[in-house]
Amino acid sequence: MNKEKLLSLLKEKVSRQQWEHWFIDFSVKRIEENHVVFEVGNLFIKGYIEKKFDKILRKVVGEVLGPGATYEIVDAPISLSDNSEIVSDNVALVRKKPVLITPLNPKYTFDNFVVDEFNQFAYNVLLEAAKKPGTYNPIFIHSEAGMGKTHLVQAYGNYLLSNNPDLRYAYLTSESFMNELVTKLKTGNMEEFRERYRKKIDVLVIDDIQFLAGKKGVQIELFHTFNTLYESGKQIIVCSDRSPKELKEFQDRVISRFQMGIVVQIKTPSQEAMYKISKKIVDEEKADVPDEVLEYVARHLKGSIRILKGAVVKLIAYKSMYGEVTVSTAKSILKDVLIEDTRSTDHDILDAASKIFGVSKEELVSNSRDKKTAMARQLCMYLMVRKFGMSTRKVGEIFSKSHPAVISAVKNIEEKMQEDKRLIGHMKLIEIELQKKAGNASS
Ligand SMILES: Nc1ncnc2c1ncn2[C@@H]1O[C@H](COP(=O)(O)OP(=O)(O)OP(=O)(O)O)[C@@H](O)[C@H]1O
Repeated sequence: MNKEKLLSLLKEKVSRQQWEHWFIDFSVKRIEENHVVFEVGNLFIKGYIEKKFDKILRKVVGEVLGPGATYEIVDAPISLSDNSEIVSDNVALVRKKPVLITPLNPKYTFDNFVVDEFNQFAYNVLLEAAKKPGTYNPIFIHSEAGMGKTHLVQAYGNYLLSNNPDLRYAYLTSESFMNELVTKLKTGNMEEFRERYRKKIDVLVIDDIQFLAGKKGVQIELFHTFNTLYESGKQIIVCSDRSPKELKEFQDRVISRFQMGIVVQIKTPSQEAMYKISKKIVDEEKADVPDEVLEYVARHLKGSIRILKGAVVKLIAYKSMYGEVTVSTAKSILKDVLIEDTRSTDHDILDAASKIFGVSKEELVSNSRDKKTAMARQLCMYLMVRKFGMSTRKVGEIFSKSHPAVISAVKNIEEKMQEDKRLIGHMKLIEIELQKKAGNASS
């Protein structure tokens, strides 16, 4: 009874997509007083669920079994099929095919990974390693959270598996490695643990290695696992939120193993790269979000690519619901993840336009009907409204114009830009001025 309750409650708390993707073969193996043992198809899914759904699972077991209830996830026992290949071992018969098969997320590919200066090296190394296995071993890849490590190592896995479906690829977090080690130690099954991690895999990817700081016993086990795999020519990839040198409370010998192959870093993406990624996300979703909105978000987002992805998805959803999305919508629906424009944008735009058109700021906000001045004024209005999301009312106040007059000025520029290349050129120059100013202000 409680078993069904646990699963139905869990199903309510995750999205349909998550349920279908990650929980399709998730089951309750047993309940021991206030401890639940869940079972899942393989180690990769186990690692992923532990990492991403821990909070929800704790909540669910707490709600069904009472406060303080705990859980663990075990992966399903290996099933040996009759036609699987025997690869030898003197402790037990180890068959090759059904072991640790990792269903990688097929969405993570090299093709849909946007490459720019910040991640070019990491991409090259992983692609090379996929094309010529053994080129680099181990590979240590580090970056801040949400910058594409998992995407890259899964793209690597997908590439390898497409050429060799029997490949035994294991992805797990260092935390699941530790949890499993502790369980096997308690139950006296260390042989089984070593068997699995030292002999039954071709590629071992360990994520979030920094979690093992200060955990000496686990580090020792990892060290030996590492040596055995390395000596038998198996590929090891370690992901971390910092470089090997910055890993505190790690044994020197473990760190030196990490440094033995190649260490690559995914750096902080530029605004241009963030824009390219947002564009890719929109294209992949076959959606349509105006460039100026994506540019604004890329320029003002605080945080990782994961956060950018969430923001773009929100914009796409908004567009599909309301038919239109503008910079000012983005400002309001994404305010938690966008840095506010602290600089007084209107003054900056007037300064830049005054410089580019050779018209004083006073003239720009005056009623002068001089052709050049009027054009520069309308361009300023357009930039303020369309690119900086300022309200037409506020822009009206700056130029002492009515609300409809501002709207008509913006429309006029929009139309003119279709045919007048010089106008586009002027606008670009103003934007370059603004970027220069923003760069100076932040440095
Ligand atoms: N260069 C890129 N091109 C396209 N999408 C990317 C890129 N980098 C990251 N992403 C996307 O951003 C999201 C977060 O990336 P990912 O999970 O790989 O980050 P991570 O570095 O492994 O994070 P964590 O350290 O938290 O595990 C994913 O959805 C991924 O597809």
